[in-house]
Amino acid sequence: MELLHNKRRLSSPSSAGADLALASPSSSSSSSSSISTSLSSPRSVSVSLVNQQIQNHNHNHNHNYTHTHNKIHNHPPNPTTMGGIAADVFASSPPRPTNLPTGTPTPPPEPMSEPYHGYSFPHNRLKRRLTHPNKTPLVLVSCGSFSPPTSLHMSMFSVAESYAERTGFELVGSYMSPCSDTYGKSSLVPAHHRINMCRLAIEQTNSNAMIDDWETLRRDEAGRPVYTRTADVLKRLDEQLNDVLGGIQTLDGTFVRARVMLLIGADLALTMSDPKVWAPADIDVLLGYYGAFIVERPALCATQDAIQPLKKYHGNIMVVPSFQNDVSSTKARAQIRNGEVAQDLPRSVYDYIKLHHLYGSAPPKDRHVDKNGKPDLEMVSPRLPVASHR
Ligand SMILES: Nc1ncnc2c1ncn2[C@@H]1O[C@H](COP(=O)(O)OP(=O)(O)OP(=O)(O)O)[C@@H](O)[C@H]1O
Ligand SMILES: NC(=O)c1ccc[n+]([C@@H]2O[C@H](COP(=O)(O)O)[C@@H](O)[C@H]2O)c1
Repeated sequence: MELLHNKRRLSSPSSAGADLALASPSSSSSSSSSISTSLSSPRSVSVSLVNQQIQNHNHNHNHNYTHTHNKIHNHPPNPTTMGGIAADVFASSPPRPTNLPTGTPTPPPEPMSEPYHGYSFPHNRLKRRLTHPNKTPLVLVSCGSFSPPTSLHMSMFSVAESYAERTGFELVGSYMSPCSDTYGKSSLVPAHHRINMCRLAIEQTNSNAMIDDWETLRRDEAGRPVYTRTADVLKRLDEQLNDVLGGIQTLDGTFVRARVMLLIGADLALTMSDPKVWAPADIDVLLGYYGAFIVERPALCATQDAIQPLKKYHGNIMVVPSFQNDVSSTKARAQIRNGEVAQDLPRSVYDYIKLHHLYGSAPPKDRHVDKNGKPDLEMVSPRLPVASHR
């Protein structure tokens, strides 16, 4: 497995030099006047240069690696590759980091006792066909507590989308993946409430995001809910989108794999260099293999502090500027507890909270240790240092 995985990495195209890009969210999609920066060096690169590099790269590789729909369906996924991901999977994707990560990826999650009654992978708002030539289909995945979902959770998708329009990507799908109730964050209300609130937030903000409730439904053999690490969430989504559904059709009728990337705030990125919160092998999968759109969150952390420790993955990281805001679920919960109107929530979410009397009292402290009294990354929840970044 390790050898094969290395082979896949080695066969990935090497970096064409796209540095970590930083552009203004206020610019329209056609604007290329924004400044982008490389975190690995003080020099600046323009967005248009980065885009050009990405496009050239795509152009050079698209013909070699696309495949027909029939091919995808006539051949089962190659069982010798990680999670069904083929060796040339990212051949038409933006450049890979120059310094390839060395960690061993974790295997995909154990199959859950499927099928869950009523569960099916959501793809109703997935754009199955690209509308622009020479673009790489992009699917953004936001994993979070969403307890409750705020207006900023929703605008993360829109700022990332306008950012992506100025790159070699075309956004074809956005997912919210609420974490399981077993994530040891005491502020979590039961998953069905969080999912209902996400649904309302999507409706209210006319978002195209889809909710994948798979994380909240996963159970072990004894039927107990289990925590799913984010790397496993992305691997499964990748498999569903590209192996089960067959990828995304390009303008010339061929099918290519969608590039799956994580959508997170800078505060969460800041925790990624902490091995007590994230297994380094998972970070290799998340940032070395998939990549991330990291939305600035200046009220909680300096972007540089979050990104600098992750610089070996810089070719796979897009820093999306955001506006100054102090919006957080924590603040909304405190406002509700104090009987104030939580302005940063979509109105329908606020009404839902009131109707169901959620967040009325202060939650107990977050669980920091497992039942044996020791912190454990592999078990139900990797909460400990995540809570401490506030
Ligand atoms: N205002 C914001 N700006 C940028 N990213 C955000 C913002 N709010 C949430 N996020 C990001 O959304 C993802 C899910 O966040 P989460 O559901 O934990 O919300 P939160 O506001 O950080 O929650 P809490 O306050 O309960 O810790 C994380 O990657 C987080 O960084
Ligand atoms: N090791 C991991 O996979 C890991 C660690 C910390 C957070 N997360 C995920 O990040 C998301 C956001 O977490 P917070 O709500 O703590 O900001 C959640 O979906 C959580 O599952 C994953």
